[in-house]
Amino acid sequence: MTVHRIAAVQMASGAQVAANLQEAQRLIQEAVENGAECVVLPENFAFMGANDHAKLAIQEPFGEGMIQQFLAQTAKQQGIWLIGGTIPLASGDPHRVRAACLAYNPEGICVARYDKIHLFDVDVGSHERYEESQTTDPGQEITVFDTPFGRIGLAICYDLRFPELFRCLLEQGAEIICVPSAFTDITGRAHWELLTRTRAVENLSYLIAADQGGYHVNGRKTYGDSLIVDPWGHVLNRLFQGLGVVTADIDTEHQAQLRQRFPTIHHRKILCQAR
Ligand SMILES: O=C(O)CNC(=O)[C@H](CS)NC(=O)CCC(=O)C(=O)O
Repeated sequence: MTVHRIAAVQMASGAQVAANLQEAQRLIQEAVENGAECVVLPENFAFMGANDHAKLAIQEPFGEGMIQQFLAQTAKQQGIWLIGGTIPLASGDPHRVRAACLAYNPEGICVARYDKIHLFDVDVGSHERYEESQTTDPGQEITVFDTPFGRIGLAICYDLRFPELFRCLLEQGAEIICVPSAFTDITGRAHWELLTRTRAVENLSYLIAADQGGYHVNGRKTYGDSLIVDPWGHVLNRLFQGLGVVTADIDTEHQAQLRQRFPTIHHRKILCQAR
């Protein structure tokens, strides 16, 4: 069997961890009822507080804490692969956390961890400035891991703007790239579909983007439009705003044939060395 159903969950997370986990639980259940074998949660699914520093209070050591327990238990109870958006993990620096994406197998074992590498330090408009690096310590390593339905690479939100990261994931054999996100409304309108479809096409990969999509207690609005893109750049399914689940069937046999028939990823030349 080369066809597998994957789901992206869209949320509008708030400042109550327990309430966010309950909502995530409900949406994961809905995805499983729709036949999903793998579910991807958005960035910051368990917590979006009143300001950037608030997450420091709910950070967990890697391998301990209620959010990681929730992810492990849910993966096991539902018998699914669960890609846990991002959660704040302790970094060793008391003022900064790692924005970590943890992946669990159907036994509830954490099999992969990716810490967001590119941090969102930008001016989005006159009233919207982000300085993620003030409260987040950047990751240093790319992450890929194997599942029965293909090799998964991980990237997070602002990482979408850095094609060299995705090339590294491709080099490491990625076939499906999961991108938990919390895109801003302004930049999402301008670039979200463009970036997600481009990263899929240029790497002939499936791309599963689970986004935050609603209003948050910090007064911000996130873009939403969680979507699943196939290696030809076709959007298989999407959800523009609000809470919900996006499912689609991925077919790695079809992908392997496409990569042979239309071999752009084999026609690459090394034109400059990475810094
Ligand atoms: O806004 C929040 O509170 C939650 N957002 C996040 O946690 C992160 C870091 S601030 N957002 C992004 O990376 C947006 C990237 C983006 O929007 C782009 O690249 O255009």
